[in-house]
Amino acid sequence: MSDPRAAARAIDAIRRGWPVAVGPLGLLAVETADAAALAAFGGTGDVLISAGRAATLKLANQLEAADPDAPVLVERAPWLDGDAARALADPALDLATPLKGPFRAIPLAHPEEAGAALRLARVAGLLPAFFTGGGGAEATIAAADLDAHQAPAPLRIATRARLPVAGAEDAEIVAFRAPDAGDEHVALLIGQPDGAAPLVRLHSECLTGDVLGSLKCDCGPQLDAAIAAIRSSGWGILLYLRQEGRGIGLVNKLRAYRLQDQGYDTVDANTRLGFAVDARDFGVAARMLHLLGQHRVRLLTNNPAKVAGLAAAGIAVTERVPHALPANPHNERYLATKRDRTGHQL
Ligand SMILES: Nc1nc2c(ncn2[C@@H]2O[C@H](COP(=O)(O)OP(=O)(O)OP(=O)(O)O)[C@@H](O)[C@H]2O)c(=O)[nH]1
Ligand SMILES: [Zn+2]
Repeated sequence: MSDPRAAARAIDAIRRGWPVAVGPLGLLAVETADAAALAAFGGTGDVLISAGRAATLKLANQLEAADPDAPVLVERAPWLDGDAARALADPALDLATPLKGPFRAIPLAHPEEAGAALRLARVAGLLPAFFTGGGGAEATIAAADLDAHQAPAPLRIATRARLPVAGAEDAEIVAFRAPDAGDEHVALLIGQPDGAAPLVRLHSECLTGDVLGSLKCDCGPQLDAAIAAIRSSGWGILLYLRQEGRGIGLVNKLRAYRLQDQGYDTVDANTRLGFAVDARDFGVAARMLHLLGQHRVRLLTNNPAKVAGLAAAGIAVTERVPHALPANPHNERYLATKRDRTGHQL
């Protein structure tokens, strides 16, 4: 029996800098471990990082086509102390601190558990890197527990209310809850259903763009334009999904921005951090639409992965409606990268 509660405890523990175990693999997150926790863990041991990060560090040459999420174990070495491990984990330090080394990638004794550990870090919003081999686990999980925790939880409508917004004074907001996550997704219902398939927008949270007016991306203008387009189409639904940073969380997105300041594009920045280019799951959007009684939609997007994600989860996308907005000097390269490297149809 898998235990989602154990996974929830493990996520909490690694954020606090406490050790956990996935099966036989003792783990301490590099990002949150302090000296005392590291000493109690029994020292640094081998260090687990992602294939994307290992490739960046040229730590392994057999990794050519590897999934950036796949785990790589770096062998313990006298110079592999807490600071050296942090430099292995955090690409922000790549230019500032020359790596100590040499470091050697060694075979993984527990590949499944190691993979679950890296996913655990992503879900917790931490850098995907762990000291391994120590004891004192605050929570012990099986790899399957994390899958159970991440499996589609029974989503329900928690509440709904009228919400006049600029551009749609007759809107209604519907809030959704799943027992597994603090992420409370919402839907904004705009206009009156008229029997036609609604115009739907899946908007992923972007604190910097949606709230602060960041010019690095196109999120803020896309949000406003989506509401306007839905309103003028008659009726439709904006799903506001709490998938900040394409699913890697705010702090990790800002780490990616820091790498972009050094010249990397949005794709390479994610990979250098050790994350997939896009860690979102659009299945939750499909479940929200089903709960709202909508099984056929016209989708406002340039991203074929959104169309595919909804279709895979049983929503018929009858039409893709392009949703491109004029570029500005700060987001020109970001939009070009989406077109050239992530298949966006701009
Ligand atoms: N990791 C990362 N996330 C980013 C970056 N720039 C924007 N985001 C996030 O990307 C998401 C925005 O994606 P969407 O607006 O859904 O856009 P999209 O997937 O390109 O698709 P469409 O706009 O529908 O064509 C938000 O969660 C942003 O926080 C970046 O450089 N790195
Ligand atoms: Zn944005």
